[in-house]
Amino acid sequence: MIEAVGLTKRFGAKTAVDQLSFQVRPGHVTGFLGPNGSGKSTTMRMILGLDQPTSGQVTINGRPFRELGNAQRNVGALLDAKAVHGGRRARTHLLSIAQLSGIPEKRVDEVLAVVGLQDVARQRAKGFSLGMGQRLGIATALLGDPRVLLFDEPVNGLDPEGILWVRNLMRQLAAEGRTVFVSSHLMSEMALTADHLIVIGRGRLLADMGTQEFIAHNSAGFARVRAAGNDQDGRKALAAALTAAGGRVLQEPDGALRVTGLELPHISDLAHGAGVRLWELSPHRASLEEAYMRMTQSSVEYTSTEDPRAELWEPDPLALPDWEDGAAAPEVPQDGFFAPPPPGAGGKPFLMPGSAAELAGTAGTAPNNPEDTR
Ligand SMILES: Nc1ncnc2c1ncn2[C@@H]1O[C@H](COP(=O)(O)OP(=O)(O)OP(=O)(O)O)[C@@H](O)[C@H]1O
Repeated sequence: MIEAVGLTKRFGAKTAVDQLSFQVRPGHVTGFLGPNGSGKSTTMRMILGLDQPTSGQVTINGRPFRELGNAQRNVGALLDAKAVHGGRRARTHLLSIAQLSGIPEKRVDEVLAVVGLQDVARQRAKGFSLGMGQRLGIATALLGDPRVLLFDEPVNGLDPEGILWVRNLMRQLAAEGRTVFVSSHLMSEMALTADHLIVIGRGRLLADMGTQEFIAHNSAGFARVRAAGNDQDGRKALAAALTAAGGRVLQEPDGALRVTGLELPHISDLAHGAGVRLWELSPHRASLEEAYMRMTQSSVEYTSTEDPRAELWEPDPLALPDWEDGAAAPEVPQDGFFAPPPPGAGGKPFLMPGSAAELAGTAGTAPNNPEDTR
C-alpha cells in the first residue's frame, strides 16, 4: 500500500503538491488524474524518493521508499520512458538493472517477451519509437516482479493494440493482489482500467473514490427525447409539457430535446398526454471524461482561448438555436450513450440498410424511406 499524509512540495513560490493525503490499496488499479501541472508527476517522484517532500510524508508498505531494501524487487515504476541511454540495447539496459538488483538474467528475457520487444531486444534504444520506449519502460518496471507498481502515462504513444494490452496488464497485476497506481489523461481508457480514482487539482486532493461513484457524483444524467419527424409543433408541445411538469429542457444540436429532472417513464407519459409521437427517448449515462471535466474545470491552470485571427477575417456570427431563448445543450462526450442517428434526408426516420451494398450506394435515400417496412 502507498500512503501519503499531508504531502506537500514547494518549488520556490510554487506549491506543486499541497497537503495531499491518500491511500493506494493493493488489489486495485488506482487511477491518478489531474490537469496539466496539477502535481501528479511530483507526487510520483516523492513516492519514489526522487524528490524530498517540503512537509508531510509518503510511505510504501509503511516505510519511505529510500528505506526499502532492494527497491527494484519491491517497487516498479515507469516515470519517463525516455530515461534510457540511447546507445544501449534494450536487453543490455534491462540486464544492467537486473544485475544491480540481483535479478536472474532469464527474467530479462521474460519481461522482454511480456512487453513484446523480444524481436528488437538487441536494437539500440535511440532507434525506438515512442511506443517501443513505453514498452521498454514497462518491462523495466516489471523486472523485479514487484508488489507495488507506479506508471506515469503508460499508454502515451501506444497504438490501440498497445493500449488494450496495457489495460489488461494493469488489471491482471491488480488481480494478483498488487498495488497499481497509474496516471493518464486518457479518460476513456481510465474508465475501463481503473476501479478507484484519486483526482487532484493545483496540487490538492479533489476526489478519492471508486470510478463509478466518481462519475455518479460529478455528472447529471439526462434524457434525450425527439418528436417524430423533428416536427417543430410537436417539439414545442413536448417541451411545454415537460417544462410544466418541472423538467428542464434544452435543445440538442440535432433537434432532439435534452431533459433533466424527469424520469424516462414520466417523459413518455407526458409525451403521450400531449399527443406527441416520439422517435427517440433514451437515457444518457455520463462518461468519466464528462465527470472529470466538471470536477476539474476550476482547477485547470492552462486554458486555451479561441483563436480570434486578429485582422485576418471576421468570425461568423454564432448560429443561435431557437429554443428556450437560445439555451442550447452543450456538446458532451457520447461514451456509453447509445442513440439512433438523427433523421435522414427530408426529416425521415433512419432505417438500417438491408445490405452493405445498399448502405454504400444509397445512404440517405433508400434506407430512410419510411415506406420501407423491413
Ligand atoms: N523541478 C521543478 N522546479 C520547479 N517547478 C517544478 C518542478 N517540477 C515541477 N514543477 C512545477 O510543479 C507543478 C506540478 O508539476 P507536475 O509535473 O508534477 O504536474 P503534472 O500533474 O505531472 O503535469 P502533466 O500532466 O502536465 O504532466 C507545475 O507547475 C510545474 O511547473
